[in-house]
Amino acid sequence: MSVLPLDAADDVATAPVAPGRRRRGLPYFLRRPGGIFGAAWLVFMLVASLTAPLWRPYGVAEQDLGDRLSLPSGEHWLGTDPLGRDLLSRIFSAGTEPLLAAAVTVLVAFGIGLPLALIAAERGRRVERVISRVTEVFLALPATILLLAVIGVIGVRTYIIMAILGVMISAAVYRVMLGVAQSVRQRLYIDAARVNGLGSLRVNAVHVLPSMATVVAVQAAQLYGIGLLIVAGLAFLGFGPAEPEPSWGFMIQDASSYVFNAPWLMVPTGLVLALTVVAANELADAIAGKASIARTRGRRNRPLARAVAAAGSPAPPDPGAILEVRDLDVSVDDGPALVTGVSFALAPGRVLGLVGESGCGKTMTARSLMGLLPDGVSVTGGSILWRGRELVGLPEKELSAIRGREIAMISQEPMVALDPMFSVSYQLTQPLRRIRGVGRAEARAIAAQLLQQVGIVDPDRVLRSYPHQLSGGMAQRVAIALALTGQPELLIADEPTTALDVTVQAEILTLLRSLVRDTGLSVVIVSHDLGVVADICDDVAVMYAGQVVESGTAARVLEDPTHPYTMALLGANPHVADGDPVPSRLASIPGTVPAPGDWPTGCRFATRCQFVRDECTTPFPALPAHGGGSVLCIRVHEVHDAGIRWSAEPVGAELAPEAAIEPVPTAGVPR
Ligand SMILES: Nc1ncnc2c1ncn2[C@@H]1O[C@H](COP(=O)(O)OP(=O)(O)OP(=O)(O)O)[C@@H](O)[C@H]1O
Repeated sequence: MSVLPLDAADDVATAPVAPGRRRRGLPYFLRRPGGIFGAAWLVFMLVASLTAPLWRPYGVAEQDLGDRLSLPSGEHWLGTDPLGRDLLSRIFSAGTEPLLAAAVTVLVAFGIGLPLALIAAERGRRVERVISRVTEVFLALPATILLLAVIGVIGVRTYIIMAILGVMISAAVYRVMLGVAQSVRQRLYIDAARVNGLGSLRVNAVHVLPSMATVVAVQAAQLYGIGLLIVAGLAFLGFGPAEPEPSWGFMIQDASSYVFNAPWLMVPTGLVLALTVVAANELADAIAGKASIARTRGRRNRPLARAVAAAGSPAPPDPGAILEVRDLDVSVDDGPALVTGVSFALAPGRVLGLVGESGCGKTMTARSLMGLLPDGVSVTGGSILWRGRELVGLPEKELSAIRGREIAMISQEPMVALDPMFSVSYQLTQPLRRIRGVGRAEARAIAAQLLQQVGIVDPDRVLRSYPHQLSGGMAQRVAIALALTGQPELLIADEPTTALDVTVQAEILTLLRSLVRDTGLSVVIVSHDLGVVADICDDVAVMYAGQVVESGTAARVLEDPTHPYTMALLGANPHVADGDPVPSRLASIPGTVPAPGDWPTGCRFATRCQFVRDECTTPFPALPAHGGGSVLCIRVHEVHDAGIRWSAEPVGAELAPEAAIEPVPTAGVPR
C-alpha cells in the first residue's frame, strides 16, 4: 500500500529556508491565498465541530417529520434530512470524529515512520536494509482487507482503526522520509555539527529534523486529507457511528438515496467534506510552494611527509608527529578501493597539503582522519595515530569526543557548512557552551572574540546575522571561528578557498597562516591548487589515483619535483614558479585520472606519463626522494636525476633518444 505521493518529496525537501523572513510575522505559506484558506478552514472546522454541542440550534437526533428534506431557511440554515433533522447541527456535530481520527492516522504514521527514517539514515546501509525490508512487508499488505478484518474483530472503533491504518501507512512515510533524511545528512553542516561533537540525538533534533520540517508538513497535510476521506468512506460503508449519531459518510450515503427528488440534501455534507479535504491539500501546496521559494532564495544567496608507501611497505614511526597516517586504505564497502597505502606525518604547528587533481582521493583521506567517511565507504586498512592514539576502529562515541575539541574541520563551501536555520550567534555559542562549559553571556563574549580573531571587525552585527546574510568570505571566516570553538590542535581544511573569489582566497590563506603562527595549530589542507600549497604549506603529499606519489617539504617538492606527475602538475600551473620566467606554453597532462577499480597495475600514472616504460607496469616500492620524503616512480633516477623535465610540447623524437624514453602510448598500458 502506498498512500503517500512519493514523487514530489525530493523537490519539496530540504531546501534551506530564509530564516530572517521565516521568523518575522506570519509564516510565508500563511500569506498565500491557498495557505490562508487551508489553515483558516481547518481551524474553523475543528473549532466549530468541537464546540458544536454549545452552539448548534438543534439536537443531532431532534426530528421534525413535518419539515423533511427542506431547503435552507431561516429556521434550518442548511435545510433538513429525511427525518426533518437540522443539517447544520448534524454536519458540525459529525465533524469531530473525522477531523481527530485523521489526525490520529497522521500522528501514528509519522510517529513511527519518521524516527525509523532518521535511524536508518544515520546508522548506515545495514540498518537501513533491515528496516526497509520490514517496511516493505507492511507496504505489501492489502490495507483495505486488513482494515475490514480489524473491524470484524474489534468492531467500529474509528480511532483505533485509524491508528492501525497509521501503522500501515508508516511504511510509506518511512520511505519518503528516508530519502529526505539521507539527503539532509549529506549536508556539510551536519558534518560540521558532528565535528563539533554533537551527539546523534542532538544532531537529529537540532539540524536534521528542522531541515525536514517542510516536507514533513507537506506530507502530513496530504495524509490528513486522505485520512478524512477514509473515515468518511468507512462511515459511507456503514462502519461509522450508529444512528442517530451523525457521520459525514453516512449522511452522504443517505443523501445518495434522495439524489433525484431532493438533490440539495447531498450539497451541504458533500461540500463540507470536499472543502475540508481541499483545505488540507491547499495547505500542503502552500507549504510546498514556500519550500520552492526558499530553495530558489537559497540558491541565489549561496555564494557561495614522508609520503607514500607502496603496497605493504610501512612508514616508519615518527616520534615528533602529532598525526601519523600509515598505509591507509579506504574502500567502498563490497566495492573498489578509493585510497591505498597512504602514509604521511604531521608535526605540531606545521601545515601539510594534500594536493592532486579531482578524484585522486584527497577528500577521502582527509575525512577518514575525522571518521567522517560517507555512508558505504570505510577505512579498510592502515592506521591513523592521533597523538599516539589509534583512531581507526575507535568507537563513534570516543571519536565524537575528539571531533571539534582536538580535531576540527572546515570545508570548501562555508555557506553549506553553516546551518541556514540558525543565527551565527547560536551556531557559535552552542558548541562553546557545550565544549567549554560556559554560560550564555560568556559564550557570546567568546564568540565575539573568535570572530575578531578571524578578522571580522563588527562581530556584534555578524553574530546577529544568518548565514544567507553573509558573503562567501565572511561565511568562511565564521566557519573557521566555528572550528576554533573547541580550541582544536589540528584543523582539516578541505579546499577552504575553492568557492571564494581570488582576493578573498588570499585573505583566508593569510588568516590560516596567522592562526598557525599565533596558536600553534597544525593544519591538513586539501587542495588541487599548487598556488595554495606554495602559499601556506610546510609539507606536501601529492596524490594521484588514491596514492601519495610524492611527498616532502613544500619547498623541495615545488622547487625540485621528482615524480613525473608532480612535474606535470607544476608545468601546468602558471603561478607556482615565482621568479621563473613565464613559460611560453603550459604543460598539459593527457587523459584523466583513472576511476577507482580501473587503476593500472604498477604505476597508476603510467597511462598518462611521458616517461613510461614497460617496467612501470609492475608493482614497485616507494623510493627516497632527494631532500626528504619519498617518490613512487621506478624511473626517478633515469628521469629526475638526469635533469629531464615534463615537456610542455607533445613528446617528440628529440626527447626520447636523449633520455632513452619511449613515446607516450596511445592506448592504455597493459595490466
Ligand atoms: N560516497 C562515495 N562512494 C563511492 N565512491 C566515492 C564516494 N565519494 C567519492 N568517491 C570516489 O572516490 C574517489 C576519490 O574521491 P575524493 O573526493 O577523495 O577525491 P578528491 O581528490 O578529493 O577530489 P575532489 O577535489 O573532486 O573532491 C573518486 O573517484 C570518487 O568518485
